[in-house]
Amino acid sequence: MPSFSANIAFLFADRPFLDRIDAAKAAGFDKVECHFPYEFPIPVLRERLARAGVAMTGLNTAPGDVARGEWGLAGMPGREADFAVHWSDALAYAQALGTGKIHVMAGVVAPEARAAALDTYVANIRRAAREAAAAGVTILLEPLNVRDKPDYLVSRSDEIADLIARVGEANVKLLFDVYHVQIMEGDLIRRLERHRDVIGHVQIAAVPSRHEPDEGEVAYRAIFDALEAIGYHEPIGLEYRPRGRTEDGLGWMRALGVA
Ligand SMILES: O=C(O)[C@@H](O)C(=O)CO
Ligand SMILES: [Mg+2]
Repeated sequence: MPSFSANIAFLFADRPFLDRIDAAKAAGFDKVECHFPYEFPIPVLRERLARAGVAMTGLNTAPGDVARGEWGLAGMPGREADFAVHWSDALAYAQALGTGKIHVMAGVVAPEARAAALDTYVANIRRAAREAAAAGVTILLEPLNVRDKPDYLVSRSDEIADLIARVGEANVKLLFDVYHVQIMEGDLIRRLERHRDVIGHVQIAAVPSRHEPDEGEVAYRAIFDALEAIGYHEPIGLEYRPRGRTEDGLGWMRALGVA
């Protein structure tokens, strides 16, 4: 039976961020993941998680200046110093909160600048991975679909797998977000099988709506079976935008036989 972590960037989003931790627990989740926790001091987060009895299993490096179109800095030539600050913040939060996985955000880059950006990305990830290893943390690299994030540096799982080989550090893994992979590449079950050794986390949502995973073009019951078959037993991240109140939409779990 698969287990799940509630991504509180999207789930329970009708209430303040810290209250989403309690809401997740009340709905039956003892693991949450998030995108950007940085507006909250570490002691506040630690206290809220401990009080709720919830573990924070994953977080992202900061996005940078979102208003200017930034979405991560790891693959931005010339921004190495800013990335280093984002990275050390992420690692500090992860270590203090007991979070084992950090998604390192690549960045939005014009097509003609991609080759240089990928060199920067690989160098930044390699450096970060060595520090992460000493802290027992896994780095996740996630391809984002170009419909939602045009010009994101990495948009395909196959390319991420090649980049992971290029980085050459064992604690750098693929974040296989089924929503993005279906939009960009499809052939989901074969791709899960092919990338099984480098998959470090999985997230799900319906395609194309990004709502609860009980509608649209992906047969999630078959995806759960495929994950079981490849030996993926970590919590699956619920990173969907609920159709209404999160609690009212959780019936998909029973319908798909995972509750
Ligand atoms: O799929 C996503 O968008 C997220 O997993 C994320 O980390 C931010 O882009
Ligand atoms: Mg995702």
